[in-house]
Amino acid sequence: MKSKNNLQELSLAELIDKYPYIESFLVEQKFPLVRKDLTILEIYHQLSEGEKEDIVIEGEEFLSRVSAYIENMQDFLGEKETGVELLSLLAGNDKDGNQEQYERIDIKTGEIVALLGPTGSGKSRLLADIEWAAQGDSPTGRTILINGEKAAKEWRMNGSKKLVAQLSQNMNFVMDLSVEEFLCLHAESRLLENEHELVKKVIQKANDLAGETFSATSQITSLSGGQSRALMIADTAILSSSPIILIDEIENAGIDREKALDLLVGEEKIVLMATHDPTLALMADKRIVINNGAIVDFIERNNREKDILRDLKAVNDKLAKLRKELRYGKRPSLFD
Ligand SMILES: Nc1ncnc2c1ncn2[C@@H]1O[C@H](COP(=O)(O)OP(=O)(O)OP(=O)(O)O)[C@@H](O)[C@H]1O
Repeated sequence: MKSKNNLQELSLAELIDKYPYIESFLVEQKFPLVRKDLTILEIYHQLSEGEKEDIVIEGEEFLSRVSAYIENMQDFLGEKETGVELLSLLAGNDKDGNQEQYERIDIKTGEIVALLGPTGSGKSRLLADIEWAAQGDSPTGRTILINGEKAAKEWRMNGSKKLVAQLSQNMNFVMDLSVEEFLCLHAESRLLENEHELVKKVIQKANDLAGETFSATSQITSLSGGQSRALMIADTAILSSSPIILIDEIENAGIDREKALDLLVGEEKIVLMATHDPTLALMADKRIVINNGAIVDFIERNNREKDILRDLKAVNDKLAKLRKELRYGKRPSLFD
């Protein structure tokens, strides 16, 4: 619960600034909002007996109600300190039922981890284990720990407080909405304050990632695969409150993958991505290698690999330039 002392010290103006939704709550409680420079208790003590009766709930008790209301709203909005600092995987079994050869893998906030392995080896399955916060109850038998403990029920059950945001390979919109309407719906559901600014930012960032630009009024059903994906990446990075981001293949989308990853890890989050792409794999701090359904290695990126990444980026830049030239009907200047 919000500490009562803390609420006691804040003036009404400060309180509303910090928790904007409290204003309508106070109005509903018939609490007069005239002196915003005073604290709730100070205002309460200045009320006439009649006004106090209107409010029904008494001073101290009223503060507890305010505190509980803020608590519930933060929970609902997913604003509360998510407090996820550590994601741990405990061994399960491979596709043949053999025990995986590690005890526990720890991933800290701010880390990017790439999942690598041949097609069908179990990368998406591992992402699904994390999304479901598996407790030995998935085909792999793995257990997921959050901050060293089994995931609390609320992570598994509560739709508004999502542990993970997932970006998957196939994304098809079915709603008949414009880009702006769609994003506003998302922002509104999170009761974000500066909704219009954020929506504008999502559209701008998504256009940064996609090749052909689209506008706020474009219908989401008319976006191309790459544009849809760019929109969902920007939406996840800017509007989502989930502490863990799971990405299943950015590479097939025809979008700027490096920018996408930079955008996603801008916030203090844990990012796990399944990939077959060497550049993305080397952009990760750590790599989980999967084979026959089992995690067979957990590797930290070394300095030599950072150098290789730099070379790869130079090659990718050349390829991007070549792609652009060909896309716009120009003769390649690559080797001029
Ligand atoms: N440890 C396991 N035990 C049993 N089944 C598993 C295990 N790991 C993965 N599988 C199953 O194997 C199949 C292929 O796995 P998955 O789709 O995760 O592969 P992938 O590595 O993501 O492939 P791709 O690279 O093609 O996307 C799925 O049906 C998955 O449920």
